[in-house]
Amino acid sequence: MNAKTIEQTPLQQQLGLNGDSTSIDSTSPVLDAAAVIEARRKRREAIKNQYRTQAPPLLVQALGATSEVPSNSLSTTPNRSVSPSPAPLSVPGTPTAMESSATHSPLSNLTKDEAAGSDDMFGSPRDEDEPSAADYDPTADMQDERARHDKRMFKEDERSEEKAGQQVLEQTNAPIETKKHDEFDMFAEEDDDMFAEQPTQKSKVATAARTLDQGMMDNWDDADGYYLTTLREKIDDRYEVTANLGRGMFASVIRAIDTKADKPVAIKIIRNNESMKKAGHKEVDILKDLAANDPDDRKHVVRLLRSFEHKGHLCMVFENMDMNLREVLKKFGREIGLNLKAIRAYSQQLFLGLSLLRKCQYLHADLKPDNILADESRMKIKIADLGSASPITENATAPYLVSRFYRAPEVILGIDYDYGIDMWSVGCTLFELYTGKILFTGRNNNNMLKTIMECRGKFPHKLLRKGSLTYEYFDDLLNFKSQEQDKATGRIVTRNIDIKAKPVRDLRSRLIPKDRRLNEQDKKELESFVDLLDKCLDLRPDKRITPTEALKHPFITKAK
Ligand SMILES: Nc1ncnc2c1ncn2[C@@H]1O[C@H](COP(=O)(O)OP(=O)(O)OP(=O)(O)O)[C@@H](O)[C@H]1O
Repeated sequence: MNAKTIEQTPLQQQLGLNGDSTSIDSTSPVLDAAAVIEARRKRREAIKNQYRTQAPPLLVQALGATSEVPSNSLSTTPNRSVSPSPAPLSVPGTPTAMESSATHSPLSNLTKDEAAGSDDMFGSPRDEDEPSAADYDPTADMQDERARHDKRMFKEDERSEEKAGQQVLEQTNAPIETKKHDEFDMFAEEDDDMFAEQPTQKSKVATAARTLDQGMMDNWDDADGYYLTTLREKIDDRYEVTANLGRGMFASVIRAIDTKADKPVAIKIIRNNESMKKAGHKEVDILKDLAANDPDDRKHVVRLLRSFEHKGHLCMVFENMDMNLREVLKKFGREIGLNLKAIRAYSQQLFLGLSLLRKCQYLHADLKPDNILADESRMKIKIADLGSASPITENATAPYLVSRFYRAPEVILGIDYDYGIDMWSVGCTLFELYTGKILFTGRNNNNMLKTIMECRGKFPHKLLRKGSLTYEYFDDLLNFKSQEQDKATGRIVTRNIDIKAKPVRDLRSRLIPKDRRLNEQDKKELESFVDLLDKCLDLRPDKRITPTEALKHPFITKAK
């Protein structure tokens, strides 16, 4: 980074970030910052080890894995230096500027910093039992869940052939900078699926489909209908491919240089599949409408620049962002989360995004760290992936809507839902960004309700009675029927569980462990954050805080 005076916007000051985005482009300062963070993390880890009990964490025991988290190395970081310098920030209602140091690296200041004496040196002992947010792969998880749901709904209908084809094969033409999904998904649903195919049957179907698909395949698509990009390929005579950013369920995303505008863009290339293309067109329409209602681009929803068709694929050209918030967490807050200043800025931007969605009467229906993108400075975030979004009028019962860990209870229970489902997801996301741990990690909808009640208390009976699916999970007296795996037989059994009125793992204790040393000011701020999350995660959808109310919450407005 150049040793020059750097001007900071109020938000930059508040975050303690410098305004020089070029510092991220040059390799050595990034690595220096990474080395410092890594050294701090190791130091913290060593101190924590001294206080750990001998027994390994429950999750680790359950997985038969070691408690050590692999170190997070920036050396594996894809080169993202093609991104443009971020535009100056202008966030309405930005909290007052805070003391900061322009000499701090932008990256290190997302991390909780024990040197500042404010944030957590020692996680709660209970934290050790909670799955790390950085390691979660929601796409794989959701694919599993949707496949099981489809199976349940449609059994052996015509979709089975298509799905079988989707199970096949790795892409052979290995592109650069591909994000890998973990092969082993520790959070996959394991016990709710009484209709699931046996693995042997599954592999038979897949083998048959592979033979068929390969014969029918166009040479620019893989067997799953993903477009196979090659480096430096020019798409639409305009976009030169520079990197492959990864694959989701509906699309692959590449980075390219727009040779006409001479700037990087991200292009989402929808899979070659009619229903996905249709969903892609719906996403385009929604993004256009949102942009039309936010002409000055102040509401933190990712901008669609244009769309076109290429070799049978719908392509959506987006403004280029740097990485999603799960990746941010992986790099700067693995296991410990991001600092409260970053959380405050991100909260505010998310609420602005939600206020736009609400104004335009859309539900996002898939908010989670993976679908929130940060720019290179990590100061500006945008809500992305409107692929599950829909007008509020299309809110039919859909118990598998929203990625499971971020799914509001009313969705699971079959209660009429509305904008509150996105606020619930934001509540889960903010908890995760602050702690580095996932808030609710149910294996399935039944287990989600259990973990939600352990943290948020019993559901009011009045609410439960509104649910069309309530009696799948509760008996006639509204006692919870927990589905659990019998240790001896391995079979799924249903047990009536007496849920305590008082939560056994409430939000406050998970956010402010007893042994945490905080000064009065920090304690106040953290209390305020707890209060905000409490309101985002109200079990009663109609009582949940709205985006406009959240923007006025003291956690947002009363920064120290
Ligand atoms: N505008 C962008 N700039 C940079 N990266 C992006 C952009 N859009 C998407 N990505 C990257 O691609 C990933 C997948 O994008 P997106 O969620 O829109 O696709 P998807 O197919 O709907 O994924 P999923 O099925 O997992 O929800 C994002 O998490 C992000 O890492």
